[in-house]
Amino acid sequence: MKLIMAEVFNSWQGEGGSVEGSAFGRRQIFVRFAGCDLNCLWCDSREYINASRVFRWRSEVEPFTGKFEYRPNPARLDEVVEAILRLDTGDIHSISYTGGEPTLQVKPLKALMGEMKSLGFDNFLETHGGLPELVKEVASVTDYASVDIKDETAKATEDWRSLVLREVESVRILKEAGAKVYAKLVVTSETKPGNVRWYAELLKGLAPLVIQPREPIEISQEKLMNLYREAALVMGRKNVGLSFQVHKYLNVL
Ligand SMILES: C[S@@+](CC[C@H](N)C(=O)[O-])C[C@H]1O[C@@H](n2cnc3c(N)ncnc32)[C@H](O)[C@@H]1O
Ligand SMILES: Nc1nc2[nH]cc(C(=O)O)c2c(=O)[nH]1
Ligand code: SF4
Ligand SMILES: [Mg+2]
Repeated sequence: MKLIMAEVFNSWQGEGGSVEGSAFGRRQIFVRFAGCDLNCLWCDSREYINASRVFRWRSEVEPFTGKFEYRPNPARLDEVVEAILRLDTGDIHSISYTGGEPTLQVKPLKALMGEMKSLGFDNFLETHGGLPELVKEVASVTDYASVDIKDETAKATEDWRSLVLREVESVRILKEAGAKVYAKLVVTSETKPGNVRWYAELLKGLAPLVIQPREPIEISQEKLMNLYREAALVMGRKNVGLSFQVHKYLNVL
């Protein structure tokens, strides 16, 4: 089975804050898939959006060394498993599947997640959740999931409202399958409080929400706290948190 990969590395999970289902600060092996069907204005993995231009993938030779080995795409499933196992430092909380958008390659993704479970690892899915029919395929092998709710200011797609509804549907599917799931909302100085209220109403009683400022941060602390309050007033004070991309401040992958 073949996959279009971007990279495999070992790091700390830098996002997710302290809400239930978050793996913030946990050691993970990250498996980044190439290719995405959305186009968020601020995407920090932009070089991997167009899978047909990702000719090779890299895997860390040893954690935190910054030394990589490069291989051509498409990758074989067994090559990816081998790259993951080589980075097993014995303290791995879970394997993070990210991208790009991992669910776009749902067949090899499911096979890889199944294989890692059979090897004794937990699976952490990082997804935009815009394709609930694909999320459904991997829900049974997902232990943790971080599902983005794309704010209007991300300009991820033309029909933003229907994207949000599909993302919330993915949250529901993952939760019903027994995964620990939270939603992540990247906000900017242009994010509308009314939109945050809408996301909060959709998520209320379903999953907690972390609010993550777009990097590099341009939103004021006052605006960030106002958006936090909007969400917490709808969802309940225990169900909202902040998340920052801490790995960027630590200068790790
Ligand atoms: C690159 S995405 C890949 C997974 C999936 N496509 C998604 O968007 O959820 C991984 C995470 O990084 C976040 N992210 C990407 N660029 C960012 C930025 N400039 N500032 C803050 N968060 C960002 C995304 O919102 C998402 O939660
Ligand atoms: N350390 C670290 N934490 C992360 N959390 C989510 C990431 C991602 O790009 O999906 C990411 C990443 O790329 N690195
Ligand atoms: S959905 Fe994720 S990978 Fe795709 S453009 Fe947005 S942030 Fe980047
Ligand atoms: Mg990242």
